[in-house]
Amino acid sequence: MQDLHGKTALITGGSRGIGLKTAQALADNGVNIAITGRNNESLKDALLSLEKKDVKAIAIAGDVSKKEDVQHIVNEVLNDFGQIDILINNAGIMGNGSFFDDNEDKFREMMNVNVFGMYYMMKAVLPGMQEKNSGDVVNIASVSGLRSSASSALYAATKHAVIGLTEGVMHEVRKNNIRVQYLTPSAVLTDLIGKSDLDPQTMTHPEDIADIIVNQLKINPRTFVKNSEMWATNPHL
Ligand SMILES: NC(=O)C1=CN([C@@H]2O[C@H](COP(=O)(O)OP(=O)(O)OC[C@H]3O[C@@H](n4cnc5c(N)ncnc54)[C@H](O)[C@@H]3O)[C@@H](O)[C@H]2O)C=CC1
Ligand SMILES: CC(=O)C(C)=O
Repeated sequence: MQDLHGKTALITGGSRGIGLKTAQALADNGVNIAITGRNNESLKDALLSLEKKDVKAIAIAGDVSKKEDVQHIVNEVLNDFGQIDILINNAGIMGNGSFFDDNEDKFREMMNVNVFGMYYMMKAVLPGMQEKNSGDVVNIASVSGLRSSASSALYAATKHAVIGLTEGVMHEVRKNNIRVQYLTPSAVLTDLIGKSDLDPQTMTHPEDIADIIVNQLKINPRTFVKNSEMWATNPHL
């Protein structure tokens, strides 16, 4: 296992949910943290929780679907920390409904955030990792990237794209000792899901995803888990 102390992580969508729990878990392991999100107020609260830990933490507001925001975010992190060792592409949005609904704008928005956000981030961060011949990228896909359903065609299309994008980039930068992996969680108890009929105790919690990410980052850099699918143990109870 490698020690993560002193590394720097950039986590998109770090103001709440899976992103915030991952930022907190990495900070508990001595990783300096940069979080991004769209909302300044929730970023402030998230930053306060990170500043209580024994690491350096910053928050930068921005929209990952805008190329110029992404370049600004990455420049800020590099100015403050000098390098980015870990990139967690987590920011995402979801919309469900029938394929026949009036949903073209929503589909474009989901493609822009879920797919182009990740594309811009990797374009901006990977050259620095290639230069230092090391780095980790964790892309949050979804079980909806593996299978689709009658009400999730559009969201699932974005997450299938995330997996295709991730696998291709992974193959391209393996030779640079950069580990690019994706996760496919099922229902996780966060605001993204909203009100759900599922019993919270039968769902994955965001801190469970954070544990998986931290443990996979700790694996000796010569090896990596290319993708992992996480299920709740008793989803129908
Ligand atoms: N909650 C769930 O059941 C599952 C979630 N996922 C994925 O996990 C990731 C995180 O989801 P949750 O924590 O559940 O969601 P959440 O809604 O709790 O948090 C999403 C975060 O992304 C940020 N964000 C959204 N659009 C953005 C944009 N344009 N620019 C910058 N930041 C933006 C939000 O500000 C927030 O910080 C998403 O990619 C989601 O698709 C995957 C499988 C299951
Ligand atoms: C939100 C999501 O990606 C699920 C439930 O798979």
